[in-house]
Amino acid sequence: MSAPSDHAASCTLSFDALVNLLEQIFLRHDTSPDVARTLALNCAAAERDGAHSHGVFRMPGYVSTLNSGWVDGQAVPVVEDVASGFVRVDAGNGFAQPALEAARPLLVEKARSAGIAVLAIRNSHHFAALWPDVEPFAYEGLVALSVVNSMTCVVPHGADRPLFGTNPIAFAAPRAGGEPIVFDLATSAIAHGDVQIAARKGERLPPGMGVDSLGQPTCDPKAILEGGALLPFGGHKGSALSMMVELLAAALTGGNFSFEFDWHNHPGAKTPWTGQLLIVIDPGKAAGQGFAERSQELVRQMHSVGLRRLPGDRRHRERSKSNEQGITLDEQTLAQLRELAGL
Ligand SMILES: NC(=O)C1=CN([C@@H]2O[C@H](COP(=O)(O)OP(=O)(O)OC[C@H]3O[C@@H](n4cnc5c(N)ncnc54)[C@H](OP(=O)(O)O)[C@@H]3O)[C@@H](O)[C@H]2O)C=CC1
Ligand SMILES: O=C(O)C1=NCCCC1
Repeated sequence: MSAPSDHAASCTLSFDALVNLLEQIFLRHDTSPDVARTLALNCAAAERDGAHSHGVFRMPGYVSTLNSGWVDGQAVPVVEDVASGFVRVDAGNGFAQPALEAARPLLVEKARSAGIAVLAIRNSHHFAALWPDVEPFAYEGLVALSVVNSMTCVVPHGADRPLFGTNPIAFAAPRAGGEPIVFDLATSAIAHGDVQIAARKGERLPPGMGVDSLGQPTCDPKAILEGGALLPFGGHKGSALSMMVELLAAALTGGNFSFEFDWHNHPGAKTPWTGQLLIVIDPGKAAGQGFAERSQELVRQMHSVGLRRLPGDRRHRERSKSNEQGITLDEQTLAQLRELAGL
């Protein structure tokens, strides 16, 4: 499925209507009601916020990976209260978001009582944007940081073959008098989803995103997808962050490293079967009484030196627009979604 284009005939639907449609798709493809609701809300939120690489474009992938049996849509996450500041979840080969939802109340309770709490999710599939996982904590006055590792497709800086995943990092912090400060970025130069979208649209990529099957730099997304690989963002710096994500999301959680499973031959979409780590901090427990005001002061100073766009500003603009005018989808995309829902 493609991101809405300016040229194709389009239609709009409300957030709730999109959630209901996506929920029907998940229910039709062997997920439990809780899992269907959680994933539908997540995917619709990405589409609403213009995060197209992880919005409805992903639905055929969710369906094929469920149909193939690679991921268990009925999995019931097992939450373990392991220490005063530590929660562990075995996602049981299910998606990561229901595992986070199952652990969320305990995680927040621990973060509020101990000042900091860590959530380690293993045996999970994260196929989505990461900001929906952290943003809600900031709305509750908490600071949250999360990392997820994915499947091997990124060449570490200085190496000649792929090893890391696109390994995103997302951060959220409360801000007085404004939306929370949230960023969410792949540690690769470009997300794998955006390479797929560019390939479908027949677009070239900017230089520095990836290499072809011979390890030569290429701007052709198909050459990256067909035997090539991505590069980390920022050379050795993004590479070091990606390495950190492997350690935190896999080694620390008990999940797989990105390279520890072979996704090439399985019949569904490439969902990762890896791990996720979240760190949640109650800033009220630190010296930071007034943390949200300090966040706002930082933003004010950034604006005063000429900054026009904060991370998250574009998403919030898209969100407001979608809330006012509805979510725009190509008619073809809507027809595909309805077909997946059996309508
Ligand atoms: N589940 C998984 O395994 C994976 C998921 N992903 C997801 O892919 C998505 C896309 O990642 P990626 O392509 O790296 O994201 P982008 O490069 O588009 O954006 C990264 C961050 O930078 C902000 N930003 C972008 N441009 C600017 C600018 N000019 N000035 C200020 N801030 C800016 C964005 O805010 P804004 O959103 O407002 O534009 C966002 O918070 C993420 O949601 C990520 O979680 C990626 C890899 C793996
Ligand atoms: O866009 C990406 O990169 C990924 N998204 C979800 C699954 C793993 C990689």
